[in-house]
Amino acid sequence: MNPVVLHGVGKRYRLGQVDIPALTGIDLEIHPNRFTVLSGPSGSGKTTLLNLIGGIDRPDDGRVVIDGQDLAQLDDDALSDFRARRLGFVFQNFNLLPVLTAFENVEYPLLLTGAAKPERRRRVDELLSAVGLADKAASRPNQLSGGQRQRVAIARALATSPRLVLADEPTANLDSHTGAAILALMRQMQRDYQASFVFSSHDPQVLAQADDAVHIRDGVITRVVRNLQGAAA
Ligand SMILES: Nc1ncnc2c1ncn2[C@@H]1O[C@H](COP(=O)(O)OP(=O)(O)OP(=O)(O)O)[C@@H](O)[C@H]1O
Repeated sequence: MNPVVLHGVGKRYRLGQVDIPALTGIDLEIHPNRFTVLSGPSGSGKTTLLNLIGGIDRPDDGRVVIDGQDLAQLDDDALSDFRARRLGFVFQNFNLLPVLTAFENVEYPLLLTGAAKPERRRRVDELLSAVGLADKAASRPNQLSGGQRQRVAIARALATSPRLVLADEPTANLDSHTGAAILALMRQMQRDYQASFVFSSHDPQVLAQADDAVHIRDGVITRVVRNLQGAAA
């Protein structure tokens, strides 16, 4: 099953008396277990599209079907629950909770979904090791570098074993060396954890790692290119 299916999706923002179209007539299928990049210039609609896929916002037109679930059929509480259980998010500003340690930040989504303590400990230990931060479990975000914070965020995104991880400009606040390391880690985690990753980015480094690229301009999809890595799975 394709993790993301969009039919005729449109979104407008109201500014005073005028409607600004942010996305128009979006038809898109994102294939499973791939690294898909939403690429386009600033203001083209990447973040808006990612927010609709992630159920953070709702479309004005069309249907958004994630992991087989039509999001329009969920009320706000059910949508929050769906997000917590079935999706992982990585943000450009990391969005870690500053008062929690790295361990607790990764544990947090597991608390929300009611996982038992031994299961939480096992999962958090495994993920912190996988992102190379086993020795930083007790550190708070302000004791970590930007790259380390993003590693914690990646571990947190995978905590509930989502099939779909959404990342909004995940390298935007990192220098290019750290950004490359974070991308390589995401690539590895995508393969190891058999998740589909969807990024918004205008960073050429991100595009270079993509399996599939969706090009957006002025709120419409101009081109979808698949299999950028040649014989990718
Ligand atoms: N909350 C909002 N209110 C009004 N207009 C908005 C809002 N959010 C986005 N827009 C407009 O919608 C369009 C798409 O914005 P969006 O943020 O999705 O683009 P983007 O491709 O992610 O840009 P960037 O790369 O700069 O983040 C732009 O014209 C933007 O000005």
